[in-house]
Amino acid sequence: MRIMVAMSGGVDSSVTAALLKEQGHDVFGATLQLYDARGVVKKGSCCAGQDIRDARRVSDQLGIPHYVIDAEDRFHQTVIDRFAQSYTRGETPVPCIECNQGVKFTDLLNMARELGADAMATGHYVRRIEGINGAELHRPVDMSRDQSWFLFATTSEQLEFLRFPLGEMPNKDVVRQEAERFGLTVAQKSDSQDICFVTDKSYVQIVEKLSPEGLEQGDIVDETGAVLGQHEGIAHYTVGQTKRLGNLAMRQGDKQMVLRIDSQTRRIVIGPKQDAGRKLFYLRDLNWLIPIPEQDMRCNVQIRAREQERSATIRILPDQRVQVELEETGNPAPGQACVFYQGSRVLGGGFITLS
Ligand SMILES: Nc1ncnc2c1ncn2[C@@H]1O[C@H](COP(=O)(O)OP(=O)(O)OP(=O)(O)O)[C@@H](O)[C@H]1O
Repeated sequence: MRIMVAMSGGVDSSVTAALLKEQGHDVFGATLQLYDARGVVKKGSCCAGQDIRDARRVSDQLGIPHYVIDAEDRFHQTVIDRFAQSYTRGETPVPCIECNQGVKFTDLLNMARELGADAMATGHYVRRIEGINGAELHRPVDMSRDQSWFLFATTSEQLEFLRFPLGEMPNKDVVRQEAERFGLTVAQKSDSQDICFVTDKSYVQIVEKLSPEGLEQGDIVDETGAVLGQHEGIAHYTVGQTKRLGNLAMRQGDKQMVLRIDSQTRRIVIGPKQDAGRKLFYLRDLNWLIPIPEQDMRCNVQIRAREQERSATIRILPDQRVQVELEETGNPAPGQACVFYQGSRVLGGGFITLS
């Protein structure tokens, strides 16, 4: 099989390429240059110079062709701009989902087809299992590396074309041992961080530059609308957050939490943590990896990147909106993903809205 490997210059995608080559496939590599030359992203971040050189060196070691694709503009428009804008809507974005879906699984995948590939492989930790009705997306063997939540928006059509060999790996130590076995120069390279283009602090600089409204002062209010204090911008807050509330963190003996963010009025609504939480919320931009259910569907859902699954009912409303009803209250945050699971299998998911 002719397979294009999406190579980030890290150990995971390098081992992916080496394993597929060893299995006898006709492998070639491709790296997206995502580095932003316009200065909003920290220098030396993901997929800039060194990572591209690493991917090239690994390809040379394996004796496979390697292409570099300039995706800077596309990455900026579909990932970084949207990331900044969604903070100003009072949401908490997940840029990796948009990057996977738009840049990696649309642009790169199209390029793979153009270059005559039969499949595209990545170093993501998920499993693709051939089911009776086509390819299924599953959590990986190594749950500590699970990336299925970040890949829920992968369409069935894309999934048919994708391969994720590392989904079967028992743990990262084994992946590094494989890298050593192949003599790859990146065997001990450190893991990439959560969001490749920001650190905890630098996201504020991005919002400041691209969507400064997110950093304008506003009121902190209680549920009755009474003004309790001021904040330095809604971009600093997420629904469910207890930090950054200063002397409002405790009121009348109760720990306080962000209940809602109103981007129109720039108000942050807080209230006692123990009474907070909700069972009902809605989803936009759904992706289904099964036929759309005609009746209420009971399944497990995961509503944050690193959170346990919880039981829920998914309901398609008469106006076609999708409602999720959690069995026990949770703190769904607008902009985050709600992914549906049955056992290890991803059934679909969408982005959270509260109304
Ligand atoms: N710039 C890029 N160009 C091509 N493919 C990429 C790029 N960045 C990431 N990928 C692909 O997406 C996969 C998952 O990316 P992620 O950022 O989660 O990296 P990772 O798990 O640290 O993997 P790696 O060790 O390969 O960097 C990578 O293994 C690779 O296949």
